[in-house]
Amino acid sequence: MKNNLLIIGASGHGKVVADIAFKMNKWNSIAFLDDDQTLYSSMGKSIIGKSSDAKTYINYYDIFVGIGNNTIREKLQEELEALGASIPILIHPNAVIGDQVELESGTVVMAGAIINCCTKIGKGCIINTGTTIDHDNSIGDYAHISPGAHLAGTVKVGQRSWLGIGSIVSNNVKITSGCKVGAGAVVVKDITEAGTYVGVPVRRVKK
Ligand SMILES: CC(=O)SCCNC(=O)CCNC(=O)[C@H](O)C(C)(C)COP(=O)(O)OP(=O)(O)OC[C@H]1O[C@@H](n2cnc3c(N)ncnc32)[C@H](O)[C@@H]1OP(=O)(O)O
Repeated sequence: MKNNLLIIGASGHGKVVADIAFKMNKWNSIAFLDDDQTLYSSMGKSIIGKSSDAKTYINYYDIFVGIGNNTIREKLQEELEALGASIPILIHPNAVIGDQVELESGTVVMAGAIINCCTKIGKGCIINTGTTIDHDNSIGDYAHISPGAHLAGTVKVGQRSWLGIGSIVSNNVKITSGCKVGAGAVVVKDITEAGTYVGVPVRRVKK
């Protein structure tokens, strides 16, 4: 761990990430990188370069990718890992994390989220505001569980899948990689093919 934190992405998601990092009170300073060169600060914190500048900071900063798009977040985090960057896990002080929960680098757990015991969360995941993820879940790398989603026990979510705001997944259901599950959707059976799924219960609307 380094004394300073650099967040790639200074817009909506990056700002929430910065707020959480600030509340964790672990870093002497927090700054951003962002590709919008018209911006100089965000959340009162300086923007000190573009995303491609990250390599010049790896000796002095922990680096966290604060970008909501799962594919872009994966690409940037994999590049940082290849450079040997120190990539933290961010957990809001008002999140509840159960016993024997495993979280990997680059994952953020936001305010009000509850992750129950024996769940594994991969790299670069977003566990967004007020989600509940119950016991024995497995959440793949670079997945995003949007605000207010509820996952029952022993749910499996594949890599890069995005569960929309307020979605619900019944116990023992597996959702394969590369899925989008719409806002308010209810998943009661396994989803075995990638695609976009909406409704109650879900149906596939796009491949
Ligand atoms: C802090 C944050 O902000 S985190 C981000 C939280 N944001 C979310 O959770 C957004 C979730 N996104 C959605 O629900 C989107 O609508 C998606 C991803 C499911 C689909 O988006 P798109 O690929 O653009 O699909 P599109 O809008 O063309 O919709 C396809 C069809 O599904 C329907 N549809 C889309 N979303 C939903 C939904 N949530 N529930 C029911 N039907 C839906 C559309 O009406 C459309 O139907 P039609 O073909 O009969 O007109």
